[in-house]
Amino acid sequence: MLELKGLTKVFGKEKVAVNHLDLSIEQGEIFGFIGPNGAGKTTTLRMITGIIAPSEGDVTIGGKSIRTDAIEAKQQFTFVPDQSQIYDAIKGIDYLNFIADMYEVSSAERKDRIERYTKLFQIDDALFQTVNSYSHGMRQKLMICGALLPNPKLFILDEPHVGLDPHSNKILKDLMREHCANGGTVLFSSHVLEVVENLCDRVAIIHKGKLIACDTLDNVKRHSSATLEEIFLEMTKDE
Ligand SMILES: Nc1ncnc2c1ncn2[C@@H]1O[C@H](COP(=O)(O)OP(=O)(O)OP(=O)(O)O)[C@@H](O)[C@H]1O
Repeated sequence: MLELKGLTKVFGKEKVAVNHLDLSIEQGEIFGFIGPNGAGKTTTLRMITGIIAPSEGDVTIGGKSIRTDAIEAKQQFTFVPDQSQIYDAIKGIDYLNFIADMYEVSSAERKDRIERYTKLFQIDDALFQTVNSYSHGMRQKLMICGALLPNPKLFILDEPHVGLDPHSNKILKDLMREHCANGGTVLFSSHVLEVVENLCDRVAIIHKGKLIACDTLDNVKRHSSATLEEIFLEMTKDE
């Protein structure tokens, strides 16, 4: 579903944020991308989604290159960034309808899905208010609802669990599982190791821009009695 080949980002002359990343994510997987602050997670997700161009390497989504077949590649995923990027003066409902228009979601499907997702995340009552009256968490939930609306083949989220209350986190986890059970694929980054541990089929650990582990959780933990947190801290500690 998603392939990264030699993906590299150098900022300025010498800041290597992401260093020759090779990764393959299969359809139906929930894939967790973990690493300490500054490891390169957001930069990688921004290259995958075509927001910034790689310095080297490529990303293919469903076989389509984000560099050379950008439109076909972008039609296959939606992205929830780590910070709200919704225009403040728009109403919640108008934002969702805009997304549904862009992805050509039929009227019947959009009505059902908007109702279902916004009720689950308890923002249905706020849909006719402008986004500038939303809390941080409400904006994040609106972006998540928008990203689920087109039922994307690949659902990508950057640190989605930060800023969500426990109820909303549970809903999001359930929706991620449901998405994969229905043939979709989920990729998300996180610091919250507990979330990764309970949710993901496979994890990749990135440190200083390099991939230092990529496997099922069982395999990452196979040769150790340590918790994922202890393994993570050991792998990413500074020499
Ligand atoms: N636009 C930029 N210009 C220069 N350096 C950048 C830029 N964006 C990111 N970096 C650097 O690249 C490295 C990776 O940053 P990135 O935001 O990808 O990390 P991250 O793993 O998402 O971190 P966090 O968990 O703290 O959000 C950091 O050292 C950061 O300072």
